[in-house]
Amino acid sequence: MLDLKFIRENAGAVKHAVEVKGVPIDIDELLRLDRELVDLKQRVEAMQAERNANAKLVPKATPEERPTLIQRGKDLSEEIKALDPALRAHEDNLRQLLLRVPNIPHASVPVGKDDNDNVELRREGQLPAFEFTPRDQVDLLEGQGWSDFERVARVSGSRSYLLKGEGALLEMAVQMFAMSFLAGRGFTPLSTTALVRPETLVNSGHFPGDEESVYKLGDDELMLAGTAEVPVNSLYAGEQLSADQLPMAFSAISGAFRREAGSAGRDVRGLIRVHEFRKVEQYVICRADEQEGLKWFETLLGNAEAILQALELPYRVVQNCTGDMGAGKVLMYDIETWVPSEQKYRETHSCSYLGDWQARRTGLRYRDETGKLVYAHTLNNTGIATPRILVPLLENHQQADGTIRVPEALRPYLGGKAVLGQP
Ligand SMILES: Nc1ncnc2c1ncn2[C@@H]1O[C@H](COS(=O)(=O)NC(=O)[C@@H](N)CO)[C@@H](O)[C@H]1O
Repeated sequence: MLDLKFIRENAGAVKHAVEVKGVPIDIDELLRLDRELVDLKQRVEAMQAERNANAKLVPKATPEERPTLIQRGKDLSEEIKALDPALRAHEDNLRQLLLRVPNIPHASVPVGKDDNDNVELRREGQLPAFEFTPRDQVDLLEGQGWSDFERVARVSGSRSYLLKGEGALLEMAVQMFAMSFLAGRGFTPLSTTALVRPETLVNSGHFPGDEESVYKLGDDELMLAGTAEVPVNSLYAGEQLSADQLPMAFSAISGAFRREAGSAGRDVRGLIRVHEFRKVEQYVICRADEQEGLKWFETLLGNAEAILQALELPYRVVQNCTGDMGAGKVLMYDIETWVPSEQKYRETHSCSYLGDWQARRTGLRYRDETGKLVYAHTLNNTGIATPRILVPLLENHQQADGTIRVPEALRPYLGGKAVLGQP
C-alpha cells in the first residue's frame, strides 16, 4: 500500500506503475473518493466545532435563551451522527482501493507483459553432459522406489506426492542444509505454522487478488498460507519497533499450500507443482532506506545462489519485468535451475524487495533515530523449496545406473553417504 499523500503528489508515477504492471485500478477514481472524504471530514469537523462553541454558550445564557441553545446542540449531534455511516463507507471504499495500488517499480525494472519479457542477467554452473540417456525425475524416483504417485493420488488426488526411503531423507537433508546454511549467515531460524488469519494475507499483499490460490478452512476463520512470508510478515503487525531491533533476518521453514487453480494441465507429473510443499523462506525487516534495502536484496539473492552452488546445480538469474513482478514489488529476480529432462531452466527461487508497501498494510513501524515513527522495509527470497528442488537435484546428479551422487555439502545430512539408491 502506498502513502495517500504520496499518491496525491505523484499521481503520474502511480498511474505509470498501474499501467506497466497491468493492475486494474482507476487512480482518478481513488483521488476523487479521497477528495470527497476530505470534504466530508471537514464538514463534520465544522459541525463539531459549532457544537462545541454552542455548548460553551449554554452556561452563560439567560433562562429564555437556554432551551434554544440546548436544542441547537442536540440537532447538531444528530446531524453529525447521521453522517457517520457515510463516513465509514467512504473510508472503507478508499481503503479497499488503496490496498490495490501497486508499488513503484525500481528504475532498473524492464517494462513487459509476462515472464516471456523477463531479462536473463547471468548463467552460473556447467550444464551436465551425460554419457548415457538421462532419466527424468519420475523415472529416477520410481526406479528407486522412492515415490508412489499412483498410490498417493488415491489418497489425496492430483498434485500430491509421497517420498519414501532415501527419497524422504534427501528431502529433509536439503531442508536441514538450507536452515543450517542460513543460520550460519546470521538468519534466525523459525519453524512456523501455515495456518493464518485472513488479515495476514491482506498484510502480505496476497489479498486482494490471490484469493483463488489459497485453501480456506470453511468452519474456521483460518486459511493455509502458500509461503512462510505470510505468517512471518505479520509476526510484528501493528507494533512499534525500535531502530535498534532492526534489521531482523529470519529463515523460516513451514508447510506451503497452494490450490494452483490457474495451473490446469501444467507440470502435472512429479514434484514440480504440488498442492502442499515445504519451503525455507528468507525474510528481512529493515530500516526505511532504499540503499539498505537494495543491499539486503543482494544478500538474499547471494544466499540462494550460494545454496545452489553448494548443491552443485547450474542455474540462471533473471530480472522480472513489470508485468511479472506482482503489485507490491519494487524489484524482483527469479533464480531458475537447470532441469535436464526439460532442457530448460525452471524457477526455483524468487527474490523480492517491497520497500514499505507491505509494512504499511501490515502496520509494521519503528521509531527512527529522530524519534519519528516510520514504516519498515521488507524483503523475501526462497532459501530452498522442496520437493521442487529435488527435480534438478536428482536429474543433474543421476548416474548411469540410476543412483544419485550426493553433493559434498549434503553428505553430513545423509550419514556421510556419497551416493543414494541401488544400481
Ligand atoms: N505449487 C508448488 N509446488 C512446489 N513448489 C512450489 C510451488 N509453488 C511455488 N513453489 C516453490 O516456491 C518458490 C517460491 O514461491 S514464489 O511464489 O515464487 N515466491 C514466494 O513464495 C516468496 N515468498 C519467496 O519464497 C518457487 O520458486 C518454487 O520453488
